[in-house]
Amino acid sequence: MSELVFFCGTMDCGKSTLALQIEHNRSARGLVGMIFTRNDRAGQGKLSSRLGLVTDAVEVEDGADLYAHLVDHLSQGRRADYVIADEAQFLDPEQIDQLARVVDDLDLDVYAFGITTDFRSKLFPGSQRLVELADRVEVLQVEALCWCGARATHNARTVGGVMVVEGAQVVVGDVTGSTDEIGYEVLCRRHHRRRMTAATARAAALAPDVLPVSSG
Ligand SMILES: Nc1ncnc2c1ncn2[C@@H]1O[C@H](COP(=O)(O)OP(=O)(O)O)[C@@H](O)[C@H]1O
Ligand SMILES: Cc1cn([C@H]2C[C@H](O)[C@@H](COP(=O)(O)O)O2)c(=O)[nH]c1=O
Repeated sequence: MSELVFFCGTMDCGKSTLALQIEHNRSARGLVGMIFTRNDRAGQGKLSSRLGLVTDAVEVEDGADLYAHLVDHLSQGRRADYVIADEAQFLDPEQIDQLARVVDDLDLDVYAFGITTDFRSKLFPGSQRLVELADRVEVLQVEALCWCGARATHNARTVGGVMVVEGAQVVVGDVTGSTDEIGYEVLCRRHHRRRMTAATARAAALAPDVLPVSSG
């Protein structure tokens, strides 16, 4: 029985690496995957991991019909034994419905990978639809960590290291950007709620009023 599986987690927890591993293991056994992505940091039509691996993929455009794409592909006599969709949070809810139809009507496994929530800890529409439709939702086992050492569960957007809560939902970026640009940092819920990033925690620790006061 084919499945729609949603592999989710914070940024930088290894989702794209797992997508590439699934692709590698299946292609090593002669299976052929249809790989979709959208807005990967490595550029259009790429699925990349921070471990340095990258593969070509079909860039999903606005309004693209993923079910129709698969039907066209198969009708031309070309193969697709399974489907991978990375950066699935950026897909429209309709495109997630199309992926579910690929599972049900074309009998192909679909593995979707994405972050569930945005920098304001609100669900991305595509991720919401995946949670609603997936046969299985798997939270990745490799924990990204907050600066405090706790498991990171939330994605913060930063400017100059300071967490921001205003802006567009979609801004492509990384967790290792230069400090004066828009970047991201993964945090535990406690520090996301307090808007306390590594930089602001460091600054607070160095502030004179928290230095030890001499008794003399
Ligand atoms: N230099 C490194 N050595 C070992 N592991 C690394 C290194 N750089 C990144 N990683 C691993 O790669 C993970 C990020 O993988 P990636 O697939 O790009 O994440 P995601 O797609 O979830 O954003 C990190 O959590 C870490 O485990
Ligand atoms: C939190 C958040 C993230 N993004 C972007 C930033 C990255 O380009 C991707 C996540 O990629 P990763 O492989 O999981 O690291 O999403 C965004 O556009 N908006 C957000 O709120």
